[in-house]
Amino acid sequence: MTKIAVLGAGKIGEALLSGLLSAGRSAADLLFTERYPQRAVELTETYGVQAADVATAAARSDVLVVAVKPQDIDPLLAELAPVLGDRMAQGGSEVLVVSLCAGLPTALFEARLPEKTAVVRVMPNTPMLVGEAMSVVSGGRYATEEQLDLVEELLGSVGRVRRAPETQQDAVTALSGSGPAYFFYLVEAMIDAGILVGIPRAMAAELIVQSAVGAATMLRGAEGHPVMLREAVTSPAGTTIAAIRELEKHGVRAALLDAIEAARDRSVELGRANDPSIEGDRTD
Ligand SMILES: NC(=O)C1=CN([C@@H]2O[C@H](COP(=O)(O)OP(=O)(O)OC[C@H]3O[C@@H](n4cnc5c(N)ncnc54)[C@H](O)[C@@H]3O)[C@@H](O)[C@H]2O)C=CC1
Ligand SMILES: O=C(O)[C@@H]1CCC=N1
Repeated sequence: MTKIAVLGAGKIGEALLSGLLSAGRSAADLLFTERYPQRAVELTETYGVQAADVATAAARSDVLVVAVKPQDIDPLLAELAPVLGDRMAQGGSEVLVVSLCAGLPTALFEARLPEKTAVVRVMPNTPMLVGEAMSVVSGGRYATEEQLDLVEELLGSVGRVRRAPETQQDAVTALSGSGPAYFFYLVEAMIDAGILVGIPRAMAAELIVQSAVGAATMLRGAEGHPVMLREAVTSPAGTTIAAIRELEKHGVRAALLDAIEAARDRSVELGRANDPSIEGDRTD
């Protein structure tokens, strides 16, 4: 079985570990590194996966999944590069580096790690925790077809996967990487609206969450026809159109367009901030 180490077990790192375990992978085939010892103890207690240092993780794993914040990438790569160099010098098998980091191009990893290190960039999302991730995969310069297949297989066990050119990854990050947050935000606001119109919070939450689950299930079946589904809810002179008029008046559609464009731009900026060839543009 492929041995996988997650470097940086925060929210998305934990979601990946949890998702892979739920999908039937053995804890013995997984490792993680974590900067905060207390966090490492909690994760081992919860999942039975062992924590390791970077050197051990790199020596024992076939796939290294980088899941630190883009702002924390420098020290991690500085630690990883010599370890991978030693592994290569000792004739060890090739390691595959999979980055989940928003904005960071595969070229950044290739420049900082030993020559010809295979790198795959992935943008997943947190529904990985429940086996419903949307992940988009792009190969770096040295990633082979077999390595891309392997990454697709790993992520396919925790949700859906698509392949895309790396040039689309900043847009993908804005759409599906951050996407769950937009839905959570909407649900939060709709529950508040329930309070406003006199429904107790717990009941408002139940009504809205079940409506979200039902709507998502219908959307999946409709394969990209949200307009038809919305029209079916919108009766002439009814309640829904009264609400839609307010949404349009308040520019919700335009706000979403701007929001997703801003997220795309921020992803580009995170990549630039970590590009050593660009001076004076660090954005932390
Ligand atoms: N949270 C999300 O929904 C998504 C996050 N991502 C990407 O995943 C990456 C991680 O994001 P989160 O999990 O949200 O952040 P986080 O802050 O929850 O997790 C990062 C973890 O890495 C650890 N860490 C930092 N430097 C380390 C080092 N040198 N060695 C070992 N551990 C180290 C931190 O202690 C922390 O637990 C980011 O690059 C983000 O862009 C991608 C898709 C979705
Ligand atoms: O907010 C972020 O930067 C990360 C990347 C995609 C989702 N969360």
